[in-house]
Amino acid sequence: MLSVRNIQFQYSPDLKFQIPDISMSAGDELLILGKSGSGKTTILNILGGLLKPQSGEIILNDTKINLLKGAELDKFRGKNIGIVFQKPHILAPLTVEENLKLANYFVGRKEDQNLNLLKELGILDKRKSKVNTLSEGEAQRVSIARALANHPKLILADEPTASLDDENAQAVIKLLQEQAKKYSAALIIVTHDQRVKDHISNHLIMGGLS
Ligand SMILES: Nc1ncnc2c1ncn2[C@@H]1O[C@H](COP(=O)(O)OP(=O)(O)OP(=O)(O)O)[C@@H](O)[C@H]1O
Repeated sequence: MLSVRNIQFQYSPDLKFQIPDISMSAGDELLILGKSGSGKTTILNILGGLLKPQSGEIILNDTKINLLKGAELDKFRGKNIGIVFQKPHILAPLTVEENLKLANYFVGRKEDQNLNLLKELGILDKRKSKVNTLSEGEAQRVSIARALANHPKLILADEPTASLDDENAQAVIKLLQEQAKKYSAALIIVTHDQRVKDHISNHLIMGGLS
């Protein structure tokens, strides 16, 4: 379902990363751990098609993501990959509901499950609220809802628990796991938060620079 092989990536000749091969099936979960600066966000961006590796391949359900570009890549990503960014990428002046509709609109999807999703994430009562009026935890759940709005086959989450207390950190991991299971998506979380280790058994440690 997801196969990542022989990836070579460098920002510059003295900033090269060792990217491990990854193989995942639908419903699998993977935690990528590593200290600050080891390249966790970098690998996540490569997997999400936001950064192009110099060589190697990333195959998601028979599509070689590394060969796509421009509008084709944007559309494929919008439909198949849900990214929960470290800092929420949601449009603050829009309402919660409008943010989700926009995600649907970009890939030509009929919005049929948005209210359900907001309910499952515990923010249905905030659907008419502008995102810039929400608490940090609520905004983060909107960011998760937005990433899941098109029922992606691959969910990538960058430090989703970074600014959360223990209770909320656990709740967010559980939400991501439940949503991934529901849609048979592969779930990859990158973090330096050791608390997440107890909830996902499959780990990969980023070795940092090569
Ligand atoms: N666009 C870029 N150009 C050049 N260097 C970059 C770029 N983006 C990141 N880097 C460098 O690459 C290294 C890895 O960055 P990255 O954000 O992937 O690390 P990380 O493991 O996610 O760190 P953190 O846990 O602190 O978020 C860092 O040294 C960073 O300064």
